[in-house]
Amino acid sequence: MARTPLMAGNWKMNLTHVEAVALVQKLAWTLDDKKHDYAGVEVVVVPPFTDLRSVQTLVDGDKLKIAYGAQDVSAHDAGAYTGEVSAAMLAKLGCGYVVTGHSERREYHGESDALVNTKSRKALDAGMTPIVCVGEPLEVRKAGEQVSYTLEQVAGSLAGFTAEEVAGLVVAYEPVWAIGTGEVATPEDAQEVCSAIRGWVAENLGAEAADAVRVLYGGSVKAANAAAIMAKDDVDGCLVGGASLVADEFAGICRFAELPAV
Ligand SMILES: O=C[C@H](O)COP(=O)(O)O
Repeated sequence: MARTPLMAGNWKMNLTHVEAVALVQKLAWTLDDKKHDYAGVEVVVVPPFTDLRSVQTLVDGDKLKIAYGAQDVSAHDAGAYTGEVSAAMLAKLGCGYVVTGHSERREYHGESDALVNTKSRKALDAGMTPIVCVGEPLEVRKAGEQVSYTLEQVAGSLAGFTAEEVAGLVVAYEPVWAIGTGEVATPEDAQEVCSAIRGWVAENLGAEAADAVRVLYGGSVKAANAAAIMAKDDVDGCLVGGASLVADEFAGICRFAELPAV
């Protein structure tokens, strides 16, 4: 089964709603200006909550071929949870995706696999696609235990999901030591863990789900290194941080198919 490549730009805590409109507008023009049809690639931006309504208005108004999503979601449906944002609120804003379990939330907010599982379930039940983040810290990589560590996160974060549900969601492998460091994983490193994630799905949920689930790589992806990573069989796209804040760079990543996989 051919999986549609997915390039998602996680803006993290950057850009006001005014700056967000400018970036999405420039991204749309940049993607289209060479008349290169990027229909074959799903392009998603993941802005801060405060920017979502403005991005929705622009995307809907100009009928842009750009989807958008949120960087987190509450584990609750509604009520006395100060500062949180519910899945229903995000769905109402037209979010197609929700990033769950990003390593920065696991680290700074103590998010466990169980909490990531609950949040991913809330997103799915509200009709949005979770992008479930997993990945090992440097000390685990140095010990050569990245596969077992990451698969443990996958098992905990996807607990209770049916084969059909997993087939429709996204898992993002983001080695923590590659995030924001400029030290991108080698395509072989990415392939090793992304194929192990697909193998786990096959073993636990069947071949159909394994063939359908999209597995992304994230961690210092740039236009210069995207094609080599995307050339790997089990990498279906990228979750991009810093480079997604620059329209030309992120557009270059989305157009990876036109770049040499050196
Ligand atoms: O969500 C994105 C990842 O954390 C990667 O961020 P980065 O591209 O800035 O390394």
